[in-house]
Order: sequence, then structure tokens, then C-alpha cells
Amino acid sequence: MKLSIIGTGYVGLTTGACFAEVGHEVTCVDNNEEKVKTLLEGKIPIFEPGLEDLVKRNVAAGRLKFTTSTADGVRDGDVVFIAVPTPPQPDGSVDLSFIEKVAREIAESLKPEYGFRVIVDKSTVPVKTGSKVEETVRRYAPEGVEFSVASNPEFLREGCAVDDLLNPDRVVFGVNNDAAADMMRRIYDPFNAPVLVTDIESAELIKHAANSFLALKISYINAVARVCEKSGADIEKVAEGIGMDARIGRQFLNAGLGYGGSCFPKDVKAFINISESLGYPFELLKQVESINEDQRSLFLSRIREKLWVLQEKKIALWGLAFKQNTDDVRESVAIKLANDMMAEGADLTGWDPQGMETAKRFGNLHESFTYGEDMYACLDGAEALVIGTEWPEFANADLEEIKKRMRTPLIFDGRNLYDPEVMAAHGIEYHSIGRASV
Ligand SMILES: NC(=O)C1=CN([C@@H]2O[C@H](COP(=O)(O)OP(=O)(O)OC[C@H]3O[C@@H](n4cnc5c(N)ncnc54)[C@H](O)[C@@H]3O)[C@@H](O)[C@H]2O)C=CC1
Ligand SMILES: O=C(O)[C@H]1O[C@H](OP(=O)(O)OP(=O)(O)OC[C@H]2O[C@@H](n3ccc(=O)[nH]c3=O)[C@H](O)[C@@H]2O)[C@H](O)[C@@H](O)[C@@H]1O
Repeated sequence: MKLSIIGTGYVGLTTGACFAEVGHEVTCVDNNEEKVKTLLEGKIPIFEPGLEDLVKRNVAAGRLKFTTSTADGVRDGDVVFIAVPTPPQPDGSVDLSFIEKVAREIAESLKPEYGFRVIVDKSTVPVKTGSKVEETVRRYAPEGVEFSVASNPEFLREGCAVDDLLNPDRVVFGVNNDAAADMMRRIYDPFNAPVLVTDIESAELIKHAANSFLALKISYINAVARVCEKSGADIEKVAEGIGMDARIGRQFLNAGLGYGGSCFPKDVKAFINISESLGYPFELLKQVESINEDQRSLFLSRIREKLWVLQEKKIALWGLAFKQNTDDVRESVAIKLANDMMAEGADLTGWDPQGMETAKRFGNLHESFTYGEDMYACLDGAEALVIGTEWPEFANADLEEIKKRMRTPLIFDGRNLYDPEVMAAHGIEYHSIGRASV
């Protein structure tokens, strides 16, 4: 089928490449000229495992192209997806101005001779946004155009987006007529995934409810970790024991510094705001947020307890990205923690396998932050190593090298990457989350 995607960011680009991979003809549109130029030169503006090959292969096969023109996208796609940002506003509500603008641009590009078009929202939006999009397109489109609006929330995770898209747990789309449902089915047929078709409002709500539930699972295990710390139980064993129940599952029960990234923090906030505006104050989710915030400050107080005063203390930080396998530093808890420590005068040197450049450009790190030469170089002379991101490189680090480089072998692990017994055997003082320190 002929598809277009307006917005070629994490979601738009990976979705476009995966749609092309299964045989669709895809036009990716972005109004950021530099981004489109980069893509036209055969380069990928983000780090996402497997994406570069996928894009190159499908561009070469003529199934994937890039443009800055929404009008071309609307002309070339029988189905036009919207994948633009939906950032939070200071009060937690969602800024829908990008969606509104794209809806207008699509409307103004529609022509009666194009025939029936489906306009699908893939961005994460508050329930009832679909009807606003429909109203807007109807207002700005010329007489005689035929279209329908649909919702198709995206569940990919950064760092494994290609695999998530090619092998989804489920595909959800919300439609309000059979013609749109039929086209959406045809798009997803090649993926052989379970499909749930709903009304538009339910599809929109599924996305916020799913992300909030995953965030809730993380805050739950972090709260249990606090009880473990106070009782001498081990959170890793507790999580394993809970997760072996198929009704609960082990995934998203990793205790740590809390969730970050461009989605969970904003989507939990948005869901609280949406529920409140509909008349339901979602107290449970407010707790999820506050447990998440406290994880970082509790961890900082443990560092402070040990180092006494952070002023002038040389601290190494492993991890800047908000999670492993990505260069994305948006809402990174590791960076927030680094800034907290530097605000108290600590001398921070950090390193990340993929996030160094993005951190320099978008990380808003305190000006005193030093970017390390490599993973081990930033340990030279450090009094403590803080681990902020769950990269496998850190989990597999050479412990003797750590010990040799540091002034004092002391690790604060915010992602529980190591076995405390192994640390003790190497003579490294080790503090982690929800487990006894050694
Ligand atoms: N990043 C993720 O892992 C996921 C994000 N989402 C949701 O998908 C949406 C997009 O998120 P990302 O892809 O991360 O954002 P992003 O910021 O990486 O990409 C958005 C792109 O839209 C472009 N854009 C903005 N206005 C435009 C316009 N008028 N015309 C053409 N292009 C325009 C921007 O230049 C940018 O390249 C958000 O609602 C987000 O919540 C959903 C699932 C996963
Ligand atoms: O809407 C979105 O954008 C996406 O948000 C998340 O994906 P993502 O933010 O890419 O990454 P996750 O793997 O979910 O991790 C989010 C944060 O939670 C943290 N986390 C995750 C799992 C865990 O057990 N513990 C934990 O602290 C990670 O370190 C990270 O900071 C969801 O997992 C996706 O399904 C969803 O599509």
C-alpha cells in the first residue's frame, strides 16, 4: 500500500522503515530540513539498533523516500500517519499544537481527485483528540474530499524499536468506519500480529493507560525496594519471585533510579491531567510520580551519607542516555542526578556508549561537567563511580580495571548491574538499590 508519515523522528522514521520492509511504499515527511537532508544523504539522525541497514535497504529498493513537503506526502499516501511531538505543558497537559498544525496542513493538501484517504494519528494524544483532528481537517479541507480519521497508538521501545515494530505484541487501531478498518487491516496484515480494533477513543486511551501501567510497575518495585532496604531482604530475589507468577511477569520489575525518557514522565503526567479534566483525580498515578522522583533524591542522600560533603569530590558517572541501547537523553535520570551532584559542588566526569553527542547538544548538563575520553578513563582518580544507565557495557565491565583506576573503589549502582558478592570478592565497596551494601 502507499503510505505517508508526517514527522520523521524516532517513531516516524522507524515505523516508516518497517512499513517499507514489509512491502509498503512509504513517504516520510519532516519539516526539519536538516533532518531530511541528512536522510537524503543516506545518514541516520538517531542511533537505533538495526535502523540504518533497514533504511538503506528500503531506500535502495525504492520503497522508502524522504521529503519536506506535506503536500507530497498527502498526494502519495492513501493512508497518512501523524507522528509529531506531543510535549508536556507546565501544568502536565499535552501540547497539541503540532498535531493541530499538521491536521491543517494535511487538510489544505487534500484534493477531491485523490479519492478516499485515512488520516491516522500515531502520536500519543489525550482521549478525544481524534474528533478534534477530524473537525479541523473538515474545516480546512476543500469541498468534496473524502477522508476518515483513525487512531493507531505506537508501543515501540527505543533501543529495540525495529524488533518491536516488526514483531509487535499487538497492534491496536481505533476507527469509526469499515473502509478505514479495512485499510488499516491491510497495512498490518504482513506483520502477522494480534490485532485489536476499537473505537477511536478507546485506542487513544489504551496508549496512556498502558504507559502509565508500566510506570506504575516500576514505581511499585522501587517502593518494594525501600522495604527491602529496611528489612534486609534482597530486591532482586523478591522481583524474581514476584515475576515468576505469569499473571505479573518479570518485565518492568527492575528496581533502580526510576523511569525517565521522553514518554513515561510526560505520559503519566498527561494521564493524570486528562483524568482530572474528566472529573476523576487519579491519586494512584500521583503516587507513581512521587515515588519516581524520590528514587533519585534517596539515592543522592546515600551518596552524601558516604562521601559526607560532595564539594570538590571527583565522581565518575557511567551513563547519560535515559536507558540502554539508545542515544536519547531526554528526561534522563542519570543526567538529572549528575546535575544534582554538581549543584553541590561535585566534580563530575561521565561517559556513555552512545549518548555523548546528544548529551552535549540536548542534555543541559551543568557547565562544569567533563566528558570522559572513554569508559575507564573517566575513573582516573575518582572517589566514587555512579552508575546511571543500564548499559550492558557497564554490566560486563572489568572490575579489576575499575579498582586500579579509582582513588577509592566505591560504586553507587543506580541500576543494580552487579552481584554484591562478586563486588565484595574484588574488594569494591558497593551500594545498590534494595540490597544490602557490601
Ligand atoms: N519515542 C518513542 O519511543 C515513542 C514516542 N511515541 C509518541 O510519538 C510521537 C512522536 O514522538 P518521537 O518520534 O519520539 O518525536 P521526535 O521529536 O523524535 O520526532 C517528531 C518529528 O516530527 C517533526 N515535525 C514536527 N512538526 C512537524 C510538521 N508540522 N511537519 C512535519 N514534521 C514535523 C519534527 O521535526 C521531528 O522530526 C509523540 O507523541 C510520542 O509520545 C510513541 C511511542 C514511542
Ligand atoms: O510511549 C513510548 O514512548 C514508549 O515508552 C516506553 O518505552 P521507552 O521509553 O523507549 O523505554 P522503556 O524500556 O520503557 O524504559 C523507560 C524508562 O523506564 C526505566 N525502567 C524500565 C524498566 C524497568 O524495569 N525499570 C526501569 O527503571 C528505564 O531505565 C527507562 O528510564 C514503553 O516501554 C513503550 O512501550 C512505549 O511505546
